[in-house]
Amino acid sequence: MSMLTIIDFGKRFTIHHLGKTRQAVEQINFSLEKGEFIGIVGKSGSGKSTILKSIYRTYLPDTGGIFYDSDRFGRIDLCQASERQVLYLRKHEIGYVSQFLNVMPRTTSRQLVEQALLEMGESEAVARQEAEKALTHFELDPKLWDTYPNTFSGGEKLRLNIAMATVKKPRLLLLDEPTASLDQQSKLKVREIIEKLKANGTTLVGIFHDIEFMEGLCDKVYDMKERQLVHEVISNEG
Ligand SMILES: Nc1ncnc2c1ncn2[C@@H]1O[C@H](COP(=O)(O)OP(=O)(O)OP(=O)(O)O)[C@@H](O)[C@H]1O
Repeated sequence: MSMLTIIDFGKRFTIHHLGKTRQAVEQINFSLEKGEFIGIVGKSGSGKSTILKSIYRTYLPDTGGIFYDSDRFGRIDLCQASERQVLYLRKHEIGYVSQFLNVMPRTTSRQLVEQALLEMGESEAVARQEAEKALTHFELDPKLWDTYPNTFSGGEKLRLNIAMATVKKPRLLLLDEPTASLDQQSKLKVREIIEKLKANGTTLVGIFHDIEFMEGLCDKVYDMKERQLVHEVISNEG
């Protein structure tokens, strides 16, 4: 059975002050097996983030279904899942990394990574040890571990975001331009962790502008055109 199957998914937004609606994406269909990595490319505003945010249920889809094979709930339609189920899945099974850090205020970067592990039921000792490993791996300067991330640079925020999401070893990881503000060395670190997660069975959907970064990493790459996903642009199959 596939890990994620998206069938005829569509999302419209209402622009209240104009009294209009805008179809952001329509008739999206794709499916991923466990451990597969699908990349999505396409021009700005074509609807890539809308797809990812709908899988994560930041947006509630209007049409179609997003079927996820959950460890806890079995096959579940993320369009229909309850808030309680969505919260559980975000804590335990589905990770999301974007360029933006949206976290609890007055919490240090070390506490944020530890918190991600404690939520999953890890002990304090394990959480502390694993958090340090993750922060070290993504080369967040130890001087920043016990400070609040609101003053971090774009790249530092992104590396913390990636550490928080990947330390949980999620079953499904959604990456919304996770390399956007990173230098070459940090990009390689992200690549390394993606390869490790993939080898351990994590299923991934990622948006990238950097086609070079995707090469050899994604199993399929789809191009987003006119609100729909079209032809595969790179494939490692065969
Ligand atoms: N919350 C929202 N309310 C209204 N319109 C939205 C909302 N989110 C996205 N849109 C619109 O939906 C369309 C698709 O946006 P989306 O962010 O998915 O594009 P994208 O391909 O990810 O773009 P980018 O590469 O620039 O991040 C755009 O026209 C955008 O303005």
